Order: sequence, then structure tokens, then C-alpha cells
Amino acid sequence: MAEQNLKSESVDMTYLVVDEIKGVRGISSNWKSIASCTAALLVWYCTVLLYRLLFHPLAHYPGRLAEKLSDWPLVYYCIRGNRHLKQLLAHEKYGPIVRDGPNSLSFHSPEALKAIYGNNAHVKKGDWYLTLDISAGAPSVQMVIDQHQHALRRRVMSPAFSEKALRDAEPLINANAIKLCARLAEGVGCGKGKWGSRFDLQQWVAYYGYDFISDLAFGRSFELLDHEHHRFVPAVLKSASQFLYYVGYLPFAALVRPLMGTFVQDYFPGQSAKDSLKYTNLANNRLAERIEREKKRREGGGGAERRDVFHYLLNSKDPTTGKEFTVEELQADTSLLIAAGSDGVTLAVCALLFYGLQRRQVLEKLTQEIRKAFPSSDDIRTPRLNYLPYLHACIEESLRIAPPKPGSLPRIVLPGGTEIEGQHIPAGTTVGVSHYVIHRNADFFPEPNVFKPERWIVGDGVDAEQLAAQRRAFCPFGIGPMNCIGKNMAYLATKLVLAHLMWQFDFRIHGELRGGGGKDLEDGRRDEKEYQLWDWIIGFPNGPTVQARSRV
Ligand code: HEM
Repeated sequence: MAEQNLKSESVDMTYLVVDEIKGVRGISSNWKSIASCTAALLVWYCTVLLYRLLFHPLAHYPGRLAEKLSDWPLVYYCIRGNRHLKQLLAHEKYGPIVRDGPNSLSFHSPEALKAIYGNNAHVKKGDWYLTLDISAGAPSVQMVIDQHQHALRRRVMSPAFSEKALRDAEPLINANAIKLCARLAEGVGCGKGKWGSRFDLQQWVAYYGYDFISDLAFGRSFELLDHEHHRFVPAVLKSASQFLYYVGYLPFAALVRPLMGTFVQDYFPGQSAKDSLKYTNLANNRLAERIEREKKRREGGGGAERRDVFHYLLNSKDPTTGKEFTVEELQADTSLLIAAGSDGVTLAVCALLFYGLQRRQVLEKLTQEIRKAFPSSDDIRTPRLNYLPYLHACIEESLRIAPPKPGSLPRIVLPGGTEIEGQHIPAGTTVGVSHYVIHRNADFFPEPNVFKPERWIVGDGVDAEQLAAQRRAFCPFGIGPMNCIGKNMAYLATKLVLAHLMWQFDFRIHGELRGGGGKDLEDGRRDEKEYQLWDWIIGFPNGPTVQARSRV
């Protein structure tokens, strides 16, 4: 019996050992499969890298090794906000044509600008634009990639930016500029003849930027100049911009795109993804309110017709096709207007003050011109405002040195390829000109890092030919059929607010100016006298911090 028990125990043991060996073999064969898959992937990836480096059609163009091999450096720059600096440093090192991605080339000349963005450019917008769909439902005009569809959409939009619309918008924008001055006088204590406390000019001008543009887009401003509780908006838009910038360049962006604007975005890493959704909801709610008000007005229950941008969008109709905006398109376009309109104007004003405060003669000349042109602040209006040459030159110089869209706007070469700067560029290549880089091309802008409004005025060392050459390299609003439709509105809003600020206040640096570079910062950010931008689709600055004194 004992012998039988012993036998059956030893049989069980044998099975156990066999099972264990099988298990181990199973595990080791799993490991083998993983190892062979990894090895195959590695071989594949090395082959891709080798191809990109040695055999790719762009292999002979110079550039940084990491950028030739992979798109990840671009994603990293977009996260850090230093893409414009990296592009500038690359052009300084490698010359006029730089390979800044495995399949991407960067240029910095007016010829390239025209070939890539001009009317007859043989390119289309890059897929990066598809991720800008923050309002989900319909693409905004900026996202429409097909050229014919884009032209159609723009035609329907254009009455909102016509001469007449601009005239109608002026009193609305003006009221916001006046409000900014009143709030500054109260808020930071710069009453008559008295220097107030130091304040962040960028923050206050941004309140104006968001208020005037939301006033035009929704018929009711975000009221940042009035209330504390709406002042989260600029930060939300900044982080949304940061998020949307890099997501569009992810090598797997096509997989992420369908999730944009859905609840899944809430689970994307980081606060910026959530903020992006928060902004979308805010803009959509304001739009719904505006549509409701317009409906009531049409039914006879509302007040007088308000001729803001939204009014024009709502009543626009394409003359040939009869196409009108759908609610979703309105949603997308008003969201775009807020994003496109507010921060650009803020940056133009703040960069001017940052440099002007360091070159007092610039600020004094500008102040004199404005105060002489308008005996009282009630007189500040067009057309007089459009005939102040120094004001215009200062704004041009500000847009040159700190372009609100500093990075490249990506374009993809169409089948058949195209010629850029005498080079045949194959179909499918991403091409672009960074506004920041071309605006610092010393061939067109001597002493490019110096803020010199005089370079925009013929005489004083600049002749008409030089000015014309310079103008060809100047593109803060983009060029061609997909350029900024709000350009004239932007000039108007910038001029109005500058005229009011300079008319009413004296400005000075008191303590640290803020906004410039620092010795401990990265390459390209070391100059303390240079206004720093963080490129997250729009260039975001930090400062300046100033003191003001009202003269009335
Ligand atoms: C200084 C201020 C501004 C600058 C430098 C600027 C610059 C630009 C640039 C470079 C583009 C082309 C973007 C691209 O292709 O990706 C653009 C597009 C656009 N901008 Fe502006 N912008 C400014 C202000 C405004 C304002 C105030 C508005 C509206 C009132 C506006 C509305 C638009 C719209 C709707 C588009 C899209 C146009 C299209 O795709 O056809 N912008 N802007």
C-alpha cells in the first residue's frame, strides 16, 4: 500500500515537473516572440533612419541631425515654445534652405514666401490645420484645406471685414480702448499727474484685446476690463494654443484628431487639454446667447440692430451660390476670431512699448505725433488716425520684430513638385517660412535685432527701393489667398488703443521692465533688451511691467 502511494506520488511529481517545464518553455517562447518583434522593429526603424539620412530626396539639404531623422524634435519645440528660435539659429548656421524635419524644408527669403504662400503657389495647407478644430462640429475657415472650398468660405465671410464693417466696428473698438484707459487710471492708481503703481501692461492690454474682439464676435464682450471673474480667459486660450500647437505635429496626429473636442480630451495629459475644452464651451455659450438675441430682435422683441462682425457673418450670403453660414460654421469661426484677433493686437502694442521705453526718443516722438493730431481724446478716430506716419511705422516695426505668428505656417507641395529658390522641391514635402526668421533676415532688415521705426519711412537713410524690398520680406499677416482676413481690423484696434494710451498717459520703466531675455536662458533668449516670445501658434510674451501717469 505504502509502495502504491509512493508510486502515485512520484507520478504526480513527474506531471508537475513536466507542467512546469512546459510553462517555462511557454514563457520563454513568449519572450522569444517579443524579442524577435522588438528586433524586427529595431531593424525597420534603423532602416527608416538610414533612409532618411542618406537616401531621402531631401537628404542633401543641411540641418540638425535630430530633425533630419525624426519629427519629435519639432513636437518638443512646440511644447517648449521655442520653435521660432530653433528655426532662426538653424538658418544662421545652415543658410537659406534648412531641412527642419525628415520631410520638411524651411526658407527665409521673399522669393520663397511668394512661392509657398502667394496666389499661384503649388501647395496646400498641411494636415496640422485639421487639429485646430477646437469647436468640433465644422471646420473654421482657417482649417479648410481645399483651396476652392476655402475661397468660397472666405467670400461669405468677407462682408464682415469690408470697409463698411470696419467703419461700423470703430465705435465699438474705441469704446473698449477708452474703457482700458479709465480702468488703468482707477485700477493701478495712475491718476492725474501721479505715477501709479507698477503694473503688467501685457495683462491689461490683453483684457482690452479679448473685450474688443468678443464684443465684435458675440455682441457682448467677455468683460475682462470690468470683472475679475472672467479674467481666466487669456490663460485658457494660451494653454489651449500650446496644446493645439504640438498635437497637430504629433507623428500619430491622425489617430488623435477624431478625439479632439470630445469628452476624451478631458483625459489627455495636462491641464492644457482640459482648458482647451473649457474655452470651447465658453465661446459656444456666448454664441448661443448671441443667436438667441438676434432671433428675438428679428421677431420684433429686441433692441436696435448691432452692426458687429457677428451681424455681418449672420447675414452673409455668397452672391453666386447663395450659401450662408451654418450654426456650426459660425461656432467655429467666432472661436477662431477670438483666438486670432485678441493676442496679436496685444503683442503689437506691448512689443512697441517694451522697445519704446528703452529708446525714449521713439516713445517721445510717437507721443508728440499723437497729442498733436488729436487736441482731445474724443477726437481720436479715423481717417486722421490712418495718416500718422510715425504711429504706422512704429506698429510695422513692432510686428516685424515680434510677429504674432512667429513660426512657419505649414504647406505641402502638390503632385508634380514645385520650384522654390531655383530648387525643384518634390511633391509631398512640407515647406514653410517662419515670420520670425524672415523678419530677421539682415539682407532686408539691416541690424535686425534693433527696433527702428525709421526703417519704414523713406528719407533718413532709407530709399524707396530699399523700402519696397523690405516690404516683400514683411509678412506678419501672411500673404496670398489664405492670409489674415482681419488685417485692417487689427491695424484699427492697435492704432485706436495706442492713440488713447499715448494721448492720456506718460509711461516709464520703474524697477524691472520684464519681458526681455536673460543670461541664464537658452540660446536665442540671452539678450535682455530683446522682447521674448513663446511660440504656441501665437507668440506669447511676459511683460513689460511699467508705470504710468495720467495727464487728464
Ligand atoms: C496683429 C494682429 C494679427 C496678426 C499678426 C494676424 C495674423 C494672421 C495670420 C498670419 C494668419 C494666417 C494664419 C494661417 O494661415 O495659419 C491669420 C489668419 C486669420 N486672421 Fe489674423 N492676425 C491678426 C489679427 C486678426 C484680427 C483682429 C482678426 C479678426 C478680427 C483676425 C482674423 C483672422 C482670420 C479669420 C484668419 C483666418 C483666415 C483664413 O484662413 O482665410 N486676425 N491672421
